[in-house]
This record gives sequence, C-alpha cells and structure tokens, in this order.
Amino acid sequence: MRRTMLFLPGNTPNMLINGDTLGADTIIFDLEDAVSPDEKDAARILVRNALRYQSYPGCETVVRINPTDTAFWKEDLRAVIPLKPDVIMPTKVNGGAMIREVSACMAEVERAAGIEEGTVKILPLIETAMGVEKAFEIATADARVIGLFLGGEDFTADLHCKRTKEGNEIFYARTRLVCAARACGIEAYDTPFTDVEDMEGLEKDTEFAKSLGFAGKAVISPRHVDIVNAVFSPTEAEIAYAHDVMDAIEEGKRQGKGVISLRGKMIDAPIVKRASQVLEMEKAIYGGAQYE
Ligand SMILES: CC(=O)SCCNC(=O)CCNC(=O)[C@H](O)C(C)(C)COP(=O)(O)OP(=O)(O)OC[C@H]1O[C@@H](n2cnc3c(N)ncnc32)[C@H](O)[C@@H]1OP(=O)(O)O
Ligand SMILES: O=C([O-])CC(=O)C(=O)O
Ligand SMILES: [Mg+2]
Repeated sequence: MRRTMLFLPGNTPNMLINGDTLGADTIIFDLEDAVSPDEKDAARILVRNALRYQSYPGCETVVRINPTDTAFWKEDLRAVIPLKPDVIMPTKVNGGAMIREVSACMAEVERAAGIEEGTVKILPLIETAMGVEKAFEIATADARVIGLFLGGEDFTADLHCKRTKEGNEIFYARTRLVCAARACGIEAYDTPFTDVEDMEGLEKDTEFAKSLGFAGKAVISPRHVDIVNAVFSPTEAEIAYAHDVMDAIEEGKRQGKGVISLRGKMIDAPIVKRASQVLEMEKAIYGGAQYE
C-alpha cells in the first residue's frame, strides 16, 4: 500500500529524522533535484546515516538517485544499497535499457555487500516525453520494477508547456502510465501537487488521480499527507457496500446463480473483484475487517 509517498530532501537532517512519524506510507529520501550539485556528497552521507541509525517502522523507504547521465548515480547506489532501502527510484528514465543498467549496478553492489541479488526493488520515475512513450517497455524491463511513478514537473518542461493546476497537459501521461502499469500487474503513482498552501486544490487533484486508476500520490509536504491518505482509502460506505456485495454473492452461490441483484443493481464478477480490492485495502489499513 503506497497511498502517500513523502519526499524528504536528502540534505535536510531535521526532515530525515522524523520522516516515519508524518503518516506517509512511503518516504522518499531525495538525492536528486531537491539537492544542489555542491550538496550531493553531504546528502548521500546523511541519507546513508539515516538508513543505518534510524528505524522507520511501518514506512517503506525509497531513495531517489541521480540520473544515469550524471557523475552521481553509481556513487548514490554504492552508498545506500548496503543499508537495504526497500526501493531505488531512478530518475529521468527514458527506456528499458536504463532500468537494466541501474539494476546491473544494484546487483554488483548487492553481491559485494552480501545481500541477496534482487532484494532492493526499483520504482522508475518517468518524467520525459520519451519515458512516457516507453512506459510499457520500462515496466517490463526488469523483475525489480514494482510500479511506475510520474514526474509532472520535468515532463512538462520536456514538453515545453506550462504546468497548470487543472493538469490537462499531463492527462495523456497519467492515463498512459496507469494503463502500462496495470497491463503488467503493477501500480502507477501520481506526481506531487506542488502548492503547499492549497488544500482544496490538492484534494481535487488527488480525487482526479484516483479516478484515473492511480494507487497513490507523491507529496512534498507533511501537511498534504492526511488528505492524500484519505482520498486513497476506501470510505466507510464503500467498505460496508463491499461486505454487502460479498454476502450477496455468497447467497447467490447458495442459490446456484452467477449474477444476482443487490438493492436493484446487478452484481457480477467485475463488481466482486472491485469489492475484494476494497476489502484488501480495509485489511491493509485497519489490520482486519473494520465493519462487518
Ligand atoms: C519536482 C520534484 O522534484 S518534487 C521532489 C523534490 N522536492 C522535495 O523533496 C521538496 C520537499 N519539500 C520541501 O522541501 C518543503 O516542504 C517546501 C520547500 C516545499 C516548503 O517548505 P516550508 O515552507 O518550510 O514548509 P512548511 O512551512 O510547511 O514546513 C513546516 C514544517 O514541516 C517540515 N517539512 C516541510 N516539508 C517536509 C518534508 N517534505 N518532509 C518532512 N518534513 C517537512 C519543515 O521542516 C517544518 O518543520 P519545523 O516546523 O519542525 O521546522
Ligand atoms: O517525482 C516527482 O513527481 C517530482 C519530479 O521529479 C518531477 O515532477 O519532475
Ligand atoms: Mg523531476
């Protein structure tokens, strides 16, 4: 479950220290664009120490590394892989070859550190026009890939267009990523909403991302976590309905029927599939059935 993925700039010790207490399902230690080139070495050491000395219970840890056309990315991997973050996020990913290059370097570092090869996963950040066009190739490039992640700021810079709150300019990229990810049985995660003060805009943007099929969204501020978590969690009514669907389908089975009706609406296999997804989320969030 990755409803919220909070970015923590790698060169800000006070943000790294309490990352897990801010309510996000995932925290992303950033070594890339939130860190200026002359701070890269310091950030790498800080993130390494955070992974070594801090524990982040209940929080998935991701490290966002620098692009493969920079002098930094291999050093990033050598510094953090031995500390076993859950996931590495390669940046400006523009095709499957780049993922394989990163994965091969990760394997080298894993072997040298005595870690089983393939332990650390990959969540590619897709933020170029080429990356969006190659989304499916990227998703299938390596067994480590666990999802696709959209970066709307760099993507719109690459398109030579303005990034707006309405987001028409990223609509194609959003739907393309969701479809490519789901075609491979993995999830897509949406770009952050960057206006820290606009909570109404954040909620609207998050609702929209969810309606397109995204499983979660990045956030840049702890103040955004609760809203994004709430949007990506099933409501009490959705959970109650999912239980009713399961009860109704059981009753239908007893009566030897594949299709039945619940409060005047047809219940068949896809409705049951969606209901079971809601119940899985209920279990993941509440540790069991919340409403029976
Ligand atoms: C396009 C991209 O690449 S996005 C990914 C890269 N960008 C990032 O990682 C940016 C992360 N976010 C930030 O740096 C900041 O939230 C900013 C610059 C956007 C806004 O900063 P501020 O104006 O200081 O935010 P705000 O006033 O809300 O901060 C309040 C508190 O939350 C903390 N905080 C703010 N953002 C974060 C964060 N991402 N993670 C953890 N703590 C944070 C601040 O340290 C501050 O703590 P304090 O009260 O103990 O001093
Ligand atoms: O990870 C993100 O969504 C932020 C990012 O790099 C971008 O938008 O370019
Ligand atoms: Mg970017």
